[in-house]
Amino acid sequence: MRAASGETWRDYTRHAFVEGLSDGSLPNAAFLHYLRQDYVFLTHFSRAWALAVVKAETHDEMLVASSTVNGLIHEEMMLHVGVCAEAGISHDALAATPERPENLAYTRYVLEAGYSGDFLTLLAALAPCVMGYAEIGLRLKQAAHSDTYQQWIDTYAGDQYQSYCRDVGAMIDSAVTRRLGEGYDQLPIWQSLCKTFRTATELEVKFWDMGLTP
Ligand SMILES: Cc1ncc(C[n+]2csc(CCO)c2C)c(N)n1
Repeated sequence: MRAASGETWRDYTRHAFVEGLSDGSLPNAAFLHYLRQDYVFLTHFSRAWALAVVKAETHDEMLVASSTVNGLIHEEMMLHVGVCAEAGISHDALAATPERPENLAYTRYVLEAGYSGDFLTLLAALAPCVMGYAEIGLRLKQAAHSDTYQQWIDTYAGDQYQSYCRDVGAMIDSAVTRRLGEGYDQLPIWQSLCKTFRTATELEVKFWDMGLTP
């Protein structure tokens, strides 16, 4: 799916916002604005992963999807609450953040994939977010020449997140072969799944663009 998304994947993982996290040149106001929008984003993303629990067919699929819901609500969102609190933004203020249209477009696109589509369509819409941040985190860990955004980088480069991503990847692989068989990439549905993945990747690019304009 990543190979089929072409240049879009690079636009996402090498975005100017990401390079600003890497060299520390990203203004703090842009980072806090991004975190506030991301808190709202994660609220909807938790709902989308909860839909994955509903649409799962095996215990393993349910385990991965429900752990994600748990991790999102108990860890990733709380990380945003903590960083914002240190910057003087209360939890109430964070929750009241007005949602930017780019944010709304992305999350509702993913939720719509979950409401109308099957499990694989939903996973194709969810995958760029999970995998992209793992790739970005790892690259920045090796390349970063500033520690300004070290905590953010460490979260996604850390063993816990990297190993979680491997579990999601293995679950997606087996979900695909379970439903479509070994020759999955010869089927028309595969093109449609790749298109969903690519659109979600484009929406990640727009999310970074939005992050640069507080
Ligand atoms: C815009 C945006 N895209 C991706 C992530 C990363 N992310 C979102 S949900 C999740 C856990 C599993 O799906 C992770 C790592 C983010 N925070 N914000």
